[in-house]
Amino acid sequence: MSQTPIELAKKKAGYAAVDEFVKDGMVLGIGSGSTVVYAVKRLIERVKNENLKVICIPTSFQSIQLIVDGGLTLGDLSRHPEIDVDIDGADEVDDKLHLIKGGGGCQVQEKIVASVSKQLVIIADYRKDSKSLGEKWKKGVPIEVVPMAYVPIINKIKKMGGKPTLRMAKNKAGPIISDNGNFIIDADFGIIQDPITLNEKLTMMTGVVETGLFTNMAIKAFFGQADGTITSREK
Ligand SMILES: O=C(CO)[C@H](O)[C@H](O)COP(=O)(O)O
Repeated sequence: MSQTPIELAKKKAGYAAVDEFVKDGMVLGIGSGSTVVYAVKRLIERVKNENLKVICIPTSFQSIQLIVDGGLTLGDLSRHPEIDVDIDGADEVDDKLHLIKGGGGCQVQEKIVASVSKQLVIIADYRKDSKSLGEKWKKGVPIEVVPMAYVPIINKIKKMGGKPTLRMAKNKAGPIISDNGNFIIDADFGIIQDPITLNEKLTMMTGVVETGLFTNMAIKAFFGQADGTITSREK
């Protein structure tokens, strides 16, 4: 069966990032989400074909499963506190390479891994490429919060002019529980002109664990296109 244009775009971006950035002996961050699945597929191929020795640091439970099921070497930040290249997806990428992440609810571990990576490389399909954050991704900024603090935080976000909603589970009654045992609030701020300041304001709130605004972290983004070509943006 032939791939849909979106799946083809994700695959092309994932393969391009692994081919350009992964080298023998590296410690790699392995992001989360559906696009990362393609990057891991390519990584498995290259590890087998070229006998590469790489260590993979996960960013979520999904990512642990991808690494282990693919027969790759699983590492952790205790043994490998510095990462050479982190390859991850995004929900939106603006013209300065600021990101919204966390559509899959993994932004806390993803940001920790990105923060200790020499290079954060983003892989995405053409729907995620925009000028300003909030232009294409309409579900809001994912914000992970300690459960007991969710109502006060929702009220504070409303006072800031945001439209927050508690992310609910699909096949379980009640809210989604993150890999870290927390709740996730999705807060719509419309078009975000200044993601750096917004991120600072949100992370200052007691009870906020981390936001899905990744500012000044990515060095390059690959965007797979519907026709199978790739565009990219870099710092
Ligand atoms: O940040 C993420 C998960 O927390 C993902 O990287 C982001 O949601 C993109 O996912 P996908 O590749 O499935 O579109």
